[in-house]
Amino acid sequence: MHQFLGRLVKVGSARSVVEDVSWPVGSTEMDSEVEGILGQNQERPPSSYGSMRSDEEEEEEEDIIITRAPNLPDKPEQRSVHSTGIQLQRGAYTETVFTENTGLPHPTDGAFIALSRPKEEEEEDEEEELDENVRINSPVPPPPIEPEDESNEAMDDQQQPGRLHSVLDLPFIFKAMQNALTGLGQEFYLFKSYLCGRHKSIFNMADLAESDTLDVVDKMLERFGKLNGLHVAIRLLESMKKPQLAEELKTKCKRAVIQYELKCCLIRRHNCIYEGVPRPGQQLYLKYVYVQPQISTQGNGGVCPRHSIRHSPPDPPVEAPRDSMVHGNDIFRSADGNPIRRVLTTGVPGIGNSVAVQKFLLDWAEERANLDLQFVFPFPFRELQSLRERTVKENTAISMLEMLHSYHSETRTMDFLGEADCKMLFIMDGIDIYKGNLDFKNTPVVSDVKTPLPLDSLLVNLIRGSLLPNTLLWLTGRRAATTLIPPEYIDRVYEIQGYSDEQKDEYLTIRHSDKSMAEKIIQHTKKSPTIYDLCHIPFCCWMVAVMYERGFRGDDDYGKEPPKITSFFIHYMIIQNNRKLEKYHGQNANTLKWTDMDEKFMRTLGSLALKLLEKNCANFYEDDLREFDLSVREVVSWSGLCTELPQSNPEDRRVFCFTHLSILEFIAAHYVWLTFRLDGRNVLDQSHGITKLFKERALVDMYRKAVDRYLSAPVGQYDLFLRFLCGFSMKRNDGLLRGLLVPHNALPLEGLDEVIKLLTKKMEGVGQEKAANLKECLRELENSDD
Ligand SMILES: Nc1ncnc2c1ncn2[C@@H]1O[C@H](COP(=O)(O)OP(=O)(O)OP(=O)(O)O)[C@@H](O)[C@H]1O
Repeated sequence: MHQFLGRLVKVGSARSVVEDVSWPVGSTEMDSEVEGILGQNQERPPSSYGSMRSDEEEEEEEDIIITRAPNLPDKPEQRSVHSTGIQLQRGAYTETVFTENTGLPHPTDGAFIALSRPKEEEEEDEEEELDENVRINSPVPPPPIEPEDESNEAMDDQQQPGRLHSVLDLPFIFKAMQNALTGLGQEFYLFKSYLCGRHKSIFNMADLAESDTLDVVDKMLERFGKLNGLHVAIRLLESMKKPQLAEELKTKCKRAVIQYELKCCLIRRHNCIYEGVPRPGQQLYLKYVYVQPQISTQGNGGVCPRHSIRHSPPDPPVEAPRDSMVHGNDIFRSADGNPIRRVLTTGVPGIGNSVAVQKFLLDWAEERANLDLQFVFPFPFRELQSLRERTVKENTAISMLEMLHSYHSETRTMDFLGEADCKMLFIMDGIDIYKGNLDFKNTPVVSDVKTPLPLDSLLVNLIRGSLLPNTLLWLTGRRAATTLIPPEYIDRVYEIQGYSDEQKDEYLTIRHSDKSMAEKIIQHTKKSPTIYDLCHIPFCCWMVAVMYERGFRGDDDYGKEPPKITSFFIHYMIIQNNRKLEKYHGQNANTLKWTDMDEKFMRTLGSLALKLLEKNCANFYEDDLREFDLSVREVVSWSGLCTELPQSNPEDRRVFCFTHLSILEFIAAHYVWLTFRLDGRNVLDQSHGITKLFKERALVDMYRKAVDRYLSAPVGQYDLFLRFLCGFSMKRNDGLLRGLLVPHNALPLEGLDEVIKLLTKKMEGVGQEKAANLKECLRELENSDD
């Protein structure tokens, strides 16, 4: 497991969200090692994006086909690239006979166009026919409705559930494509032959020989899907050297073209996930690991209230009521139909804010949800922070338009930006990363998207709604950081609650295609209620999935005993600190370096945790942080070990706690152990002056004090603490911290035999429960692989 940690700690390069996905072709030693875990049981994303084929070839042969397929099975999502999800029926026409007889799958859950026209109307103008007879049925979201009149449309677009803009719906695109093909005149046959040549698996000339423009458009939309069909038509017109027709079609369907480009880009960037600690080459398809977490409108902090040992833990967190849960795709939908413009999602570190954003983007881009949104643009705060650093360094300002163009080049031709009928969503993930000063009180109001502004002012104006007032906003972040935004600028707050027990099992089951392995991991994790409780945080579920799989693959005897808790918690602490260094202190993920500051921070946080444990408290306040000279930002926003609890009233003092009570117990034990390990000082010894000076600095003395506290504690607050304290002295665990908090050349710990004797002796004559815990303490000390 040590090796595993080495990898977790030292390697991995966080990938920029706006960077194009490119799959590494080479395989490093590390790749192959993790490949051992992942490669055997998961389909890895194809290497097509990094292949040697030219862009043109790829585009021609493998245009991303965006299909509308709302009711597809979730895991694995089986989608055929050729299943368009769009079906045309024109029963009375000769052209439709073909459509009906193609034998292509006609998914019932796709958008469905019924063109059933009475025979006597056949002679009528075809375009008018289309307008009158085309009906679109799309199960999610509710069917787009043809606006009755232009003036109503803008208002309706802001309501829930939404409707498609008329220029984005199928009849409009159908008609525009048909007009373009009609414009080809005699060269229409050439279009058909290009179509068959470029898309051999979908079209052949024999099928199209008799088809007219209506039929060809019908089939293209049916087989490619709406946006991709349009894209293919434009590409073919360009290839036929018909730039004017192509341009006209592009201009007419501008929104659809931009939407297509944006969706392709989002799918490329977001269909894979770098889980947990990102490592090069270790991405998986999101659909193979995603489990919808619980998201509540009435979150109370998102801290799991269960404790594996303490029946009445102090300051017990309140669980969110079951009926307050919403689906991740519905956060902009309100029951009363009132528009929700600004949404905030928050939660404890690792709870899945960024993954929720990724899933939302992918579902929109793949047309599974929120189809009424015309454009969805991610602006991760990680990128905004880099932009801020650059603009501050160069002393430059940036306008809203420039920012949009530089992150999303598709928007360069959006001359309708900011119009009331342009329903856009900006998603700004990870506000805790942003270090700017968002001064909502003093920032001047600016509403012109072309006015250059310092980034801080630009963001304030965007959130306030002075800039792009119709744009929906979704902000995410750790709760302590989100308090930067005044409540009046947030319409709805959601808290991600993480996984229920069923969801933990579901995650561990779907993540491993080897079902017997998944079952072994679930059973093994359940043997330690402490770890299983922590798995309500998806990040911890990921840790369990990776660590225990490695254990089972490496050792036949693995899993006979319950997992040890100390090594798991040490991994958690190290990973969180590494993430802090990378996310907030700007260190390179490949060369992370712990400094004296990290040691000082861990010690100070540990002394706060010990104080809380002694007072049997779980919550702490700003005064406590001041007493220990700690900052809210460092502890609550950045450490990954603590969180803020929501206040009932804005005037109430801010309340903080550890992400779980067991984390508090662990950090307290870590402080006691580290102080002894580095300074030979026993912080549990409260004797003073000369007596203390002459005390032997033996390991067993430190443990004796700890056992005494454990045995005399009235409410059992030292049970897990003692287990952790014992676990730290296990040789392997001691090794995990070398080079980080313990010097590489530190002498090995001496006196473990005496500690074992002490614990064994103390088991005599204490109650059954206490003895059982002491037995667990002894197990934590045993040097075994875990
Ligand atoms: N819904 C999910 N399905 C599967 N895995 C998830 C899910 N949510 C989170 N995870 C796992 O947890 C990890 C952390 O999630 P994410 O980065 O979204 O958390 P976060 O809330 O943004 O945390 P932080 O504030 O610490 O950055 C992911 O990399 C992934 O491995």
